Amino acid sequence: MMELGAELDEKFAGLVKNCMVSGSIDQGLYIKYDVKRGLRDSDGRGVLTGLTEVSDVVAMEEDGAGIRTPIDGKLYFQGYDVEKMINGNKKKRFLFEEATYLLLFGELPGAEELESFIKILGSLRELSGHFVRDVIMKSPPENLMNALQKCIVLLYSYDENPDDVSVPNVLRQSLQLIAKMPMMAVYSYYAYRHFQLNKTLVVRPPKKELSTAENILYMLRKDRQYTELEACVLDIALVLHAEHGGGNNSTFTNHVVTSSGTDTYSAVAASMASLKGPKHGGANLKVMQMFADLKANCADYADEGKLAEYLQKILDREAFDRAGLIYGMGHAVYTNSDPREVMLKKYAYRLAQEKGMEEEFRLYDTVERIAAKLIAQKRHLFKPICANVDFYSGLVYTMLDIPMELFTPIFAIARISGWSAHRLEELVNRGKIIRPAYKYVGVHKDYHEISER
Ligand SMILES: CC(=O)SCCNC(=O)CCNC(=O)[C@H](O)C(C)(C)COP(=O)(O)OP(=O)(O)OC[C@H]1O[C@@H](n2cnc3c(N)ncnc32)[C@H](O)[C@@H]1OP(=O)(O)O
Ligand SMILES: O=C([O-])CC(=O)C(=O)O
Repeated sequence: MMELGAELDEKFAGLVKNCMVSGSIDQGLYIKYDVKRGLRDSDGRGVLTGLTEVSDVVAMEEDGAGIRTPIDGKLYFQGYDVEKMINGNKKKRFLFEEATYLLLFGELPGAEELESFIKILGSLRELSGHFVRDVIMKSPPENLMNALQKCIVLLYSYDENPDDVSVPNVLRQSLQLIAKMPMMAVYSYYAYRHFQLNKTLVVRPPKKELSTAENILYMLRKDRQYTELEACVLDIALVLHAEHGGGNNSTFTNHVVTSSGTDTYSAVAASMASLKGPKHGGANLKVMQMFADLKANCADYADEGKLAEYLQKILDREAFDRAGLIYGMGHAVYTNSDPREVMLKKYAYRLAQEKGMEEEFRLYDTVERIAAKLIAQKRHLFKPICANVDFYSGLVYTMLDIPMELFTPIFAIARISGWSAHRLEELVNRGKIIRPAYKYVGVHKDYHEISER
């Protein structure tokens, strides 16, 4: 269906060449016109494009003289240190709903506020039979980010007031999305397995009284069973993925798209498109694929020398997907460490001990150590390089028996809370349409009639 016609096939190589030549910009011009590539300053710092109170991502310390020193990363949601929220949860409550409340409404909820918020989310955890049949079950793609994006875009048709961008309406839509995304993701996974792989179709309604993390495991597992530790680790992973400042690619996308005045479903679908990318949320899937490739192609991965050779080949674009990237490593902001990775790594270790996967954990740990050194040697780095949140998340999900198709969708199930908070912040502040400038560096040409070309 997607093949080109025979005539275009013949011409295609030439068209690709024209495309490459026409699209290529002299790299020196970026320096000449002081264009911040990737909206990044020449010292690697992000260009300031907005103000937010939703969260703070801290990676450097600045002294009185403006000298910046790399520090261990810190992440704050509405001013609260996320690590302290997680470690301070002595009663072992599920925290994702609480973190979502905090992100949306700016303060930690009291017991009654939290209870009523959880009830609201529970009551919204439903999808009509028509939606499941007509949207989720139709042409389920292998990449579930596209499946989930399709569901989000089509929820527009099931909303009686889809285009109203007033704060009450957008908050209603956001809560609906937060509540429904786990169902849409798990059902899409089963639809894909059933229609593409001929496996059993399971469509299990969630339980209103369960947390988001518990419901994901409950809907996903054939026997509906999970341990307290499994649900607790998934809940913590959701909290750690829920929000990451206004500048990360998918949230910034949301700000850009929201600023045009478009509807919630379109704005979230745009963020989904961004998050799917392998340099962003899609990296968690790439990490798993990279380790599978490593095991298949590295002669003896218990030997650190051989491991380093393989990783060097990745950096030289000679191995894996030839992109030159060791996935799960590096971060646009963090320097010494990504606090989410530090926490996930601890849980990965705990689960590995429980599930007899210590050897696998050790392999990850060794790759993390060697990769940081090799990347620093290979690239011109402005700052220390560390593993990011995507490095251990896939390993954690694997140990929770979550299939890899759902890795990035789980990121989205969490990040919808942050996207919603930022969309609301953009709307509350009646932001101006985001419209940066691009300098034209071509030449102006005379037009010629077709017979004269
Ligand atoms: C939830 C998240 O989005 S976390 C990030 C998930 N993404 C990944 O794990 C993919 C691998 N990592 C990367 O591609 C990068 O580290 C990014 C996209 C996260 C950040 O990229 P940048 O902001 O360009 O990072 P930074 O400025 O520190 O990079 C400096 C150089 O090191 C390179 N580099 C950074 N990380 C890596 C890596 N993991 N492997 C190879 N090279 C890397 C960059 O490509 C850049 O090279 P360039 O100057 O030739 O363009
Ligand atoms: O902040 C970033 O650039 C990417 C990231 O870690 C996230 O979105 O969680």
